[in-house]
Amino acid sequence: MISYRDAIERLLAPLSVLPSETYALADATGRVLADTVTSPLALPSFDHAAMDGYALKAGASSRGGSEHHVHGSQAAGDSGQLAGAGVCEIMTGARLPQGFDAVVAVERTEILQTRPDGTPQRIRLLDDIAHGRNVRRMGTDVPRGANVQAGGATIEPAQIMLLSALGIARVAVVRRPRVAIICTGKELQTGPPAPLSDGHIHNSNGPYLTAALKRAGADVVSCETVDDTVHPYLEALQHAVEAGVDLVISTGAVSMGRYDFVPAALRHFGAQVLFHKVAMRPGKPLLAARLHASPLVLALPGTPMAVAVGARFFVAPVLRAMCGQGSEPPLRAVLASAQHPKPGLRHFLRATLWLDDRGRLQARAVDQQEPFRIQPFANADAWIVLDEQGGDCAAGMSVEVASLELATSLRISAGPPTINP
Ligand SMILES: Nc1nc2c(c(=O)[nH]1)N[C@H]1C(S)=C(S)[C@@H](COP(=O)(O)OP(=O)(O)OC[C@H]3O[C@@H](n4cnc5c(N)ncnc54)[C@H](O)[C@@H]3O)O[C@H]1N2
Ligand code: MOO
Repeated sequence: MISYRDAIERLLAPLSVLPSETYALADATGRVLADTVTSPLALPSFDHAAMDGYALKAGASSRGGSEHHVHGSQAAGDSGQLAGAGVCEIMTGARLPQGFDAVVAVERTEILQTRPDGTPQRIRLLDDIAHGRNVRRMGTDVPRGANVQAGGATIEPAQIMLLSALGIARVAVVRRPRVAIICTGKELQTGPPAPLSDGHIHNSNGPYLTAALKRAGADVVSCETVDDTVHPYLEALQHAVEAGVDLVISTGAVSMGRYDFVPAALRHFGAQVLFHKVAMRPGKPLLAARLHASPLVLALPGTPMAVAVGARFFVAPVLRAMCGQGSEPPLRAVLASAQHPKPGLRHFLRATLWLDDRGRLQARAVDQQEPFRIQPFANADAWIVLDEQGGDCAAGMSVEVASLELATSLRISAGPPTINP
């Protein structure tokens, strides 16, 4: 049995970043930048006023109490002009006339005289005005030619704001990873919605994986359900290969039962098995293989929490590697209740997270951790990850935590869970 770390290393080693494609920025939200973006402009792209007021040249003549003639007016959108004598009325965002170096806010002046059209003609400064006051200098946000976003960054609304300000209308993004899902099990009810037949269950792994993968930015090209025999599974694999997918995820039939045919079927298909069985709980019987033509196959055990662990801790790193993103930075919280994990296994526990009255993130494992239970998963905020060698964990120690789903941030509850007596 392989350790989680070695399994991930083996899984990611042969992966390369997927090719890029060009998109209009407006359609690229949630996509991953293929290359570093360099700024074609300085931001601000010209010195401009931070306040509505008067532009002037700071110095001995700009002391509090000094009086000045107002010549001209400069609004946002006006082209540059040369500084004249006196001061110039200026609006927030307007280009600073060349030769001026400060702006006094209108409320820090007194109007002494107005013109017949009501515009100010002569003003008095209420305070001393220093060089650079209320001026936003060209290039102080982004210098021209600077690397503004690294390849591998996800384009969120904040990146859209930055790239739009830089006038970047099209971006190279990594192609979405293409994924096929195959759910095995003759107990899975197929066909139009109907009451369950005897011994049958609804397929929950397929819809879960589809939703989780789409949320993580993958292109789910198919989700097939097959029974417990080899041929339909091989046919589904063949469809996935023909569709040119990057990753096949199957669920079920990888354990020790009479009908657990997936390991043999993959070998029959010519797949190279990278590992089978990982020292972890839940999800131990997980298998990874590489098909000769290229797609990677992750055969997850069918039990719902084994699927959730497979998606969060195996599929997520694979998708990140395919998109040129490094490993996730580890997050930590204070363990709120002691744990006694089985030595030698990495444990993934569903947990509630909240901030205590000192602002520390607390994590309590939910009471019911059996891998068939879906209800506690749907109520959980996050995973607690306990190391293979960590031994018993006392309440109060620091533990690793991870968001519940792929490519989402930590969810935090309003307070500690209410514990049933
Ligand atoms: N003798 C042993 N038996 C088992 C072992 C073992 O080491 N020795 N390991 C157990 C562990 S751990 C797991 S996990 C399961 C994994 O079994 P399989 O991958 O072969 O999965 P199945 O038997 O096909 O299904 C397990 C369970 O999940 C339900 N299931 C399957 N697919 C779906 C689906 N699409 N939606 C909802 N639920 C699904 C299925 O009905 C079973 O109840 O093996 C243990 N056994
Ligand atoms: O790994 Mo399994 O999900 O414990 O039953």
